[in-house]
Amino acid sequence: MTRMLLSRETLGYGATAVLTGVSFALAPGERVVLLGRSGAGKSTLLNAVYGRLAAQGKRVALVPQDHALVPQLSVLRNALMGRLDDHGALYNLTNLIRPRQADRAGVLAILQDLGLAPEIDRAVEALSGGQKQRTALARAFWRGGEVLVADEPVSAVDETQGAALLARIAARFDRSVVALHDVGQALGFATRLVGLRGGAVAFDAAPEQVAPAEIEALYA
Ligand SMILES: Nc1ncnc2c1ncn2[C@@H]1O[C@H](COP(=O)(O)OP(=O)(O)OP(=O)(O)O)[C@@H](O)[C@H]1O
Repeated sequence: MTRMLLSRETLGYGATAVLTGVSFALAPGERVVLLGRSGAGKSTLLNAVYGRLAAQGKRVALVPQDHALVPQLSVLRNALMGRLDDHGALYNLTNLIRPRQADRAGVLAILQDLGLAPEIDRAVEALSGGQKQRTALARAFWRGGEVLVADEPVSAVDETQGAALLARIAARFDRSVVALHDVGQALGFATRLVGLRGGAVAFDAAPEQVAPAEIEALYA
């Protein structure tokens, strides 16, 4: 049985509730897309789901909305940070100073998959927005695990590239929970859509069970 991650909970900040009555579970093979206008609570729900999965001991890869990259460091070194908690401090320190060949080769294969291989040794601060976003995805892919939690992970790339990246996500992670603002991309990727509106979950169902009008109402 799939364990509930959230059960009729209120999520928010301090005394301010953002979402109330939220229940959420994540079954094997599910790709959940969160939809809703800006400020609806997508990041809030993602953060709560991430926290609960981690508390259950699941290996979760995270792509935060602001990417949380170290600008002065190279794409390679930022990607390597996806596995910092697999190793001790000495390994991490020496690997950041002089990355081990096997780790470099592993990251390079991921960067090739993401069309970012030529940038491997460039500092992140010198990259375009889309390249930075793909670096954050590379760090998540290098981390790997059962679940990806990602906040607008393809917002800075064009539609075609975004669809290709979402296909890579689907291939690499058994389960994912992703906030997207492009409804077309969401429909192409999701096995389940969660719509947020008015401080609550407006729908949580397979895409074919959600009427276009219900999706439009999220943004009205
Ligand atoms: N750290 C925080 N402290 C207090 N309030 C916050 C914090 N983060 C978000 N909020 C508030 O919570 C509400 C939901 O924000 P959230 O970031 O979850 O929305 P979102 O749907 O992800 O929006 P966007 O699409 O713009 O990223 C907003 O009103 C926001 O101002």
